[in-house]
Amino acid sequence: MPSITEEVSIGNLGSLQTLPDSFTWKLTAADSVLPPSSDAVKESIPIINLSDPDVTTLLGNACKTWGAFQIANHGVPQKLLDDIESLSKTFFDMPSERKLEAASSDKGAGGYGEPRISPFFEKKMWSEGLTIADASYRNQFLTIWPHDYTKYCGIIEEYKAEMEKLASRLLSTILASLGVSVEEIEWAQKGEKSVSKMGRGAIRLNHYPVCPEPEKAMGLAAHTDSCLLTILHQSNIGGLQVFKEESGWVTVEPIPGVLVVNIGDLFHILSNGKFPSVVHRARVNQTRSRISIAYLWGGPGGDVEISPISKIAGPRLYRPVTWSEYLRIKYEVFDKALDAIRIVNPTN
Ligand SMILES: O=C(O)CCC(=O)C(=O)O
Ligand SMILES: [Fe+2]
Repeated sequence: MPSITEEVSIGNLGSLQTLPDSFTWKLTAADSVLPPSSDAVKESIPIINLSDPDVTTLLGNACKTWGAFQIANHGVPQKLLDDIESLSKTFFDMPSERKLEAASSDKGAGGYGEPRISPFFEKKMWSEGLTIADASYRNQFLTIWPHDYTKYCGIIEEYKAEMEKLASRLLSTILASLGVSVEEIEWAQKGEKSVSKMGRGAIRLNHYPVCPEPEKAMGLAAHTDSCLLTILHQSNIGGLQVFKEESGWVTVEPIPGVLVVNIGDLFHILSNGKFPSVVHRARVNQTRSRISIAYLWGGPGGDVEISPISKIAGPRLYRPVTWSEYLRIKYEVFDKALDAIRIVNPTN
C-alpha cells in the first residue's frame, strides 16, 4: 500500500478522512478521556456569579482548589461574544492559502499558525490558531478582509477593552481574597488615563476541526498558561479539560454566555504557590468543529520584576523574574519553567 503523504497542512485538517501518523498520539486510558465525561455528575470547576455578595470568598476558594472557574454575570455583552466567534469562524473557514497570508513571522508572537507549544511535543496537534498580540494584526486584517477591515478591527478592539476591564476586576477581587489590595502591587495599578501598566493581553482564536479519530488525537496538548490569568470563551461545543490531581481530567462543559477563567503561571508566582496554575488541554470530536477565544492577560512590560507578594505568609518560593525573562524560560524548558525559578531552600 502506498504510504499516505505526511505533508499535511494545518489549514485543511477538517477535510482529512484518516488520522495521519504525525497526528496520532499514544494516550493511556487515564489520559484519553474524551468529553463529555461518561460520568454525568462528575465534579467540575465552580461556576461563580460575579454579582454574588460572597464573590471574594468564592473566587479565592476556586483559585486555591482548582486554579480555574467559570463566571456568570461578567458584564461582557453577549453580542460581542457572538461577534468574535463569528469573526473566528469566518477566518478559519477561508482556504488555507488565504489564512497563510496572516502567518506568524519569526519575529512576533502574533499571526496564524499551529499552537505555540507545538515544538515541545513529538506529535502534532489537531488545531490551528490566530494570535492577536499587538497592532500588527491590523495589516493582516487589511490583507485578508479589505472590505470588512474596519468592522473586524472594531470587534477586536472592543473585545480587548472588555477583557482588560474584566481581568482587572478579577485581579482585584482575587487579591482581596488573599488580603492584598492592587495598590500593594506597583505594576498592577492603573497608570495614566486609567490604562493598566500591565503588558497588553493577547487574544488567541483557536479552531479545532472535526477529526476522524478523536480518541487518538489532541487538539491542544496539556499546558499551563504563562500569563497572569486567561479568560476563555468556548463555543457551545465541549473540548476543554482541566487536570486535578485527585480526579484526573475533568471536562469543562460549555454553558452559553459563561466564561472560563484559568490561573496562569504568573498568578501562581504572585500567590507564592497558593493558587495552582491549572494544567489544561483541548480534545476534539468527530462531528462538530469547535472554536475557542482565549484572552491571555500578560505581565508588566520592561524591567519590572514579578515576585511572590511579600504579605503572603510562608517562605518565598520563587525568585523575582521579569515577564520577558519568564517567557524566554518557558519557551526553553516549557513545563519546567516554574522549577527553573524556584528557590530551592527558601529561608524567608
Ligand atoms: O480551546 C480551549 O478550550 C483551550 C485553549 C487554551 O488553553 C489556550 O489557548 O491557551
Ligand atoms: Fe491555555
